[in-house]
Amino acid sequence: MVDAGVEALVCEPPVLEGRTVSLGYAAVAGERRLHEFTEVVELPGTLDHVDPAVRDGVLRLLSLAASLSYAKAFAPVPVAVPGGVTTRERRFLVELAGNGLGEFAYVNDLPAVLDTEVLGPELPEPGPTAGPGPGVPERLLVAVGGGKDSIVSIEALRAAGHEIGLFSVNSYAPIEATAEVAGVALATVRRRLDPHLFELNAAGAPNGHVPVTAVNSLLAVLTALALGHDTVVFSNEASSSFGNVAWHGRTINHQWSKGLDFERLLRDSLPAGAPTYVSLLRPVTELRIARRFADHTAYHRVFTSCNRAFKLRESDRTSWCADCPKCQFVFLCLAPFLPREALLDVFGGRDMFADGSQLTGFLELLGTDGLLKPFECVGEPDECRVAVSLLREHPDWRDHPFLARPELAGVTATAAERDRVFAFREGEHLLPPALETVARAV
Ligand SMILES: CC(=O)N[C@H]1[C@@H](OP(=O)(O)OP(=O)(O)OC[C@H]2O[C@@H](n3ccc(=O)[nH]c3=O)[C@H](O)[C@@H]2O)O[C@H](CO)[C@@H](O)[C@@H]1O[C@H](C)C(=O)N[C@@H](C)C(=O)N[C@@H](CCC(=O)O)C(=O)O
Ligand SMILES: Nc1ncnc2c1ncn2[C@@H]1O[C@H](COP(=O)(O)OP(=O)(O)OP(=O)(O)O)[C@@H](O)[C@H]1O
Repeated sequence: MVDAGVEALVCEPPVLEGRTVSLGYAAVAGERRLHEFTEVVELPGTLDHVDPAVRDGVLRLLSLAASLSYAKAFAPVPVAVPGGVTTRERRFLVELAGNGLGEFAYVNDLPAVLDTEVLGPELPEPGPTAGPGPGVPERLLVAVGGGKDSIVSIEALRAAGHEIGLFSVNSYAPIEATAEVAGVALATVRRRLDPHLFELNAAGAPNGHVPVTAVNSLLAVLTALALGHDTVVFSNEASSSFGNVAWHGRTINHQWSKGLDFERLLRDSLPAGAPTYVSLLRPVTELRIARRFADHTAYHRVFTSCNRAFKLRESDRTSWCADCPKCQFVFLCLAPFLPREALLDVFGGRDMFADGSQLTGFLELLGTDGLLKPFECVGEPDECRVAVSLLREHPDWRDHPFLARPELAGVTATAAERDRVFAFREGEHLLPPALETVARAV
């Protein structure tokens, strides 16, 4: 069993040596260090030329964000930063832990995690934050997840004539293949969690989801600094800001660090001089993204949205499993925009609508009978209902027995509901004008 006596997870100052960042943590009881961890990050370029105030400010945020992987193993515990934190840093971590660990808290029934404390002396603020940035992006670093969303961003930015580079955390086949099809250089950060964490997990430590996009975002900001990009572009969509379930006075959202609140929080926390951080697809829904992605046929054979393709251990990875909420969602949302054969090609010839064991999953996505929206990167029930209504008019799908099932009898969408799902969300984004124009074309 894992020690029950851990009183805090101590976050050490991050150490930068060449291109390597070491993030140190210790689980402590009083003066005793019961467990020590070092997470190691290899950057694709050096930070030697970067203003130390900016570089250190971003490294400190990274070390706070990454601490949650280890803190969760002893939850609920405070995170202690003996060297001190600024008000902004404290707020960053309190918000990130309280919301980004929401699913973990819910699944493990540990509501105290929602109020994780950050201990440590108060440091003076070093200066203003990066805020909205200069507004005219010139060299963009596009984070690639291997799925449809980042591909839509790559192609939209390219069509608008922007200069882009690509970025990934660790190497995955769909990400590398995406970069190859795009014909754009990919800068990769290597991130290695401390293996002792996995030993603790195997021994029964509390485990669950972490706000991984927060860590990926900070790694992208560091990479942009190293390689001279002024803007970091993520492809987080409107739907990611909506949660799964209300619990202990909070909305628990699997995708919290993909949402608009996190985007705002990070921009308000990054030091002035850091690259601008934006999410290009923020004002559009997953269904609108899927409609655009259907046009990018060159990528249809290489992309994978199924999260099982992105496990840390290579031997655990599969491509499309055709048996999870993400596969169900992408199958449903691409179907209205592709010929049947083209969709089945993506899924290795499998027709998920014909597989009766997937029905409950589809009904969860549709929000029927108060079923819980799955803890996965999936869109809103409204989008799924619009997808079903479009399938009822699609020549390749309208006669499919799936649509005739009694459980789907009432599933439809009015013209107004369709318009709402495909509408550009005015004002619900943080894009500078040049990128807002790009997003409108998606
Ligand atoms: C690939 C995946 O979906 N993993 C989730 C899964 O973990 P699993 O054990 O099946 O595999 P691994 O990812 O290889 O993780 C091994 C252990 O390591 C822990 N861990 C991993 C990354 C990290 O930063 N810190 C960690 O402590 C992890 O807990 C495992 O014990 O189930 C886990 C529990 O629910 C999930 O936390 C794993 O999710 C990964 C962190 C992950 O990268 N997931 C993304 C595909 C993902 O879910 N993205 C969200 C964005 C959510 C956000 O707010 O950022 C999305 O697309 O919606
Ligand atoms: N390993 C990674 N490295 C860098 N960025 C990533 C990584 N995984 C995800 N991202 C970023 O986070 C965003 C959200 O991830 P998500 O998995 O939802 O998107 P996706 O892979 O582009 O598309 P899909 O929704 O089809 O999976 C991505 O669009 C990308 O910007």
